[in-house]
Amino acid sequence: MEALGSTLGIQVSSGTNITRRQYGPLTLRSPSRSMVSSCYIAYWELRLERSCFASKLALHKTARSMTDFECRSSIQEDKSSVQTKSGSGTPLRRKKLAVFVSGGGSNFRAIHEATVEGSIYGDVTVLVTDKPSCGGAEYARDNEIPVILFPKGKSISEGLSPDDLVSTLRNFEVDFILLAGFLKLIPVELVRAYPRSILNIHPSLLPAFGGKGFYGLNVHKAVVASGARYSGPTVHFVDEHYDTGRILAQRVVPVLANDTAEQLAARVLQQEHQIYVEVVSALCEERIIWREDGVPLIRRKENPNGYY
Ligand SMILES: Nc1nc2c(c(=O)[nH]1)N[C@@H](CN(C=O)c1ccc(C(=O)N[C@@H](CCC(=O)O)C(=O)O)cc1)CN2
Ligand SMILES: NCC(=O)N[C@@H]1O[C@H](COP(=O)([O-])[O-])[C@@H](O)[C@H]1O
Repeated sequence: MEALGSTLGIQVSSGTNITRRQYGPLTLRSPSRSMVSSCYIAYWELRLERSCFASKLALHKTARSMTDFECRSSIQEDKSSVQTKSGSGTPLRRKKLAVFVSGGGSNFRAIHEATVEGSIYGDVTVLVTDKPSCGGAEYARDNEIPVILFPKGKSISEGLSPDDLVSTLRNFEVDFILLAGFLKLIPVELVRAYPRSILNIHPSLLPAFGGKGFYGLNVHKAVVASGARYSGPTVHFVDEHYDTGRILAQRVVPVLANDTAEQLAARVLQQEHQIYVEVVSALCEERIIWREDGVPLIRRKENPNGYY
């Protein structure tokens, strides 16, 4: 039942042809999806028996829909597997996404809505949070997306350990992990298990105003206080430190002379919702390429020879 996501990367050196290199094992699929989902739910309930009743209750609520969801998504996959082709013309597999949140979840909602209306060729199959009552977790439950608690905290006894989190995401057959306002450090076990497959959105133009302590309104307060004339969101790959992973995309937003941190935050957040959907769309369509010097680029959909 173990399934490993495929991670496709294309190594390019400037001016030469792009060669396609696959450096992740292909997804192994069991013969029957319903067998997978029933085994998986049985496995998951077994694990939850030993932990808090509340999260089991939450999972029971979604377990039913998960079976339906599993059938629906397999039909969706059959119907849509020929919808999009990769650069080399081979049919793309619809990607499975895990989203990590700690707060209101507006970026999560923008991404989920984009998967439903079709601009992202993927599905949010699981939500991970350290705050089970946050807005993002509530939205997930309302949309029958399973919610996983991570990390184990002093108050959250039923949270998963890093190794349990990795195996749980493997069981959900997750291809990519999207951090969207998640406020805890992603452990090295997860970073290593999902190479070049974890993205984060940060509300400043990294490397400025990033690192430990730079989250939420703290970032915008620091930007306004610095006198910077521009700010904006950054989408970057995640490594084992806060905000030091490879930058993939940015957008510039003006900082006005009389801006409060809240006004700047709102202006940046509007751009976050757009840039994150654009980047995740490219990720799911395998349009991310890696320059020889390790800088990731996005291949334009309308012009395969254009990058940004
Ligand atoms: N391994 C990584 N983990 C995470 C990254 C990352 O780049 N690599 N990004 C962050 C998101 N983030 C900025 O984009 C960020 C989030 C939180 C903090 C921070 O200082 N957190 C506080 C705790 C806050 C709380 O629990 O309320 C802290 O660690 O003291 C900095 C940057 C997500 N994870
Ligand atoms: N350093 C991490 C960080 O500050 N992330 C920021 O938290 C907010 C979450 O909003 P949301 O929950 O509405 O998506 C977003 O502005 C995101 O950039």
